[in-house]
Amino acid sequence: MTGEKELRCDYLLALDLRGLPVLVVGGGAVGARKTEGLIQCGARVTVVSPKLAPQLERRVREGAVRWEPREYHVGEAGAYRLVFAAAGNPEVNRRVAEDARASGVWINVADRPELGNLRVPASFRRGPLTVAVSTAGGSPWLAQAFRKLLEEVIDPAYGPFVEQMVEARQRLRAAGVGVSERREAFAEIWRSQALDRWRSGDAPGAKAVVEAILERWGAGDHGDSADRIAKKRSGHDPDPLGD
Ligand SMILES: C[C@@]1(CC(=O)O)c2cc3[nH]c(cc4nc(cc5[nH]c(cc(n2)[C@H]1CCC(=O)O)[C@@](C)(CC(=O)O)[C@@H]5CCC(=O)O)C(CC(=O)O)=C4CCC(=O)O)c(CCC(=O)O)c3CC(=O)O
Ligand SMILES: NC(=O)C1=CN([C@@H]2O[C@H](COP(=O)(O)OP(=O)(O)OC[C@H]3O[C@@H](n4cnc5c(N)ncnc54)[C@H](O)[C@@H]3O)[C@@H](O)[C@H]2O)C=CC1
Repeated sequence: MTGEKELRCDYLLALDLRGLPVLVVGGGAVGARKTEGLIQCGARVTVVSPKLAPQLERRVREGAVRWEPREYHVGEAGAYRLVFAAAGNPEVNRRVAEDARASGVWINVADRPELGNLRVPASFRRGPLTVAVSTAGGSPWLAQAFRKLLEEVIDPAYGPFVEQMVEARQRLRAAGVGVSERREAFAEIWRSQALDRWRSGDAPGAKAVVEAILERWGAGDHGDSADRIAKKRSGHDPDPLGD
């Protein structure tokens, strides 16, 4: 013991897990929660567990996850890229963690986080936006409380609004609008009535507000898709007399 306070510092990354082989050991409530988040992001999940929580049974029936109805085999964690140890038995979780670490595989340990090298933040989504909260293992309950608080502030109307922001960026770039002008355009959309229109259920109104801004920045729609604008700029206009 050094007497110094342990450094708690989570470096939050955004992982693209599509197609990645991931192992979840233990299919109880905790394993089910982790598995659900992984499936939603397109990971190829294998659950090794003698028993399954009901929500996981449903996912197995749907074919969303592979289930090996048995106990964990020593060494098998090394065959995956990412491993979650969520068995009810601490001895098993410790073994899984050792195997993963020996093979340089990223490992999350549900009951003894310090045996692993990654933690799962509390999170929620609004379209392509993910909001995540971590307390570096210090207070999972507080992470959950902050997630709930932020879910109220960043309400569901942000879903389509974020989609609009993404499309606006694509169109501005395709129209050749430079980065400093793009910043201004985004700030205009941010300050506009678009979000309030989504909140009041006025989708056509929200679209019209953003359309007017893009028009002024030279990225108006005119029935053109971003794809066609890009082709135009590269000299491959399929319809040169179109406008
Ligand atoms: C270190 C970490 C490792 C990891 O699992 O990645 C970990 C560890 C442990 N959690 C424990 C308990 C609880 N965990 C929750 C909830 C969540 N736990 C999550 C993450 C993490 N939990 C990682 C740190 C994240 C961070 O610090 O920010 C969330 C955010 C994400 C998720 O799991 O998907 C999800 C909320 C999701 C949401 O709702 O948004 C609740 C709340 C409840 O159940 O009501 C409780 C009870 C209250 C309490 O204890 O706080 C115990 C003791 C177990 C025991 O004693 O049996 C340990 C072990 C230990 O700390 O030693
Ligand atoms: N990280 C977190 O957010 C939290 C962690 N925990 C901890 O997570 C662990 C799991 O919690 P729960 O899902 O609620 O427990 P649970 O008892 O509901 O589920 C445990 C699962 O592990 C399986 N299992 C047991 N031995 C196994 C083996 N040898 N190989 C493979 N699977 C095996 C069981 O069949 C069962 O499906 C506990 O150690 C608990 O202390 C608890 C709450 C929150």
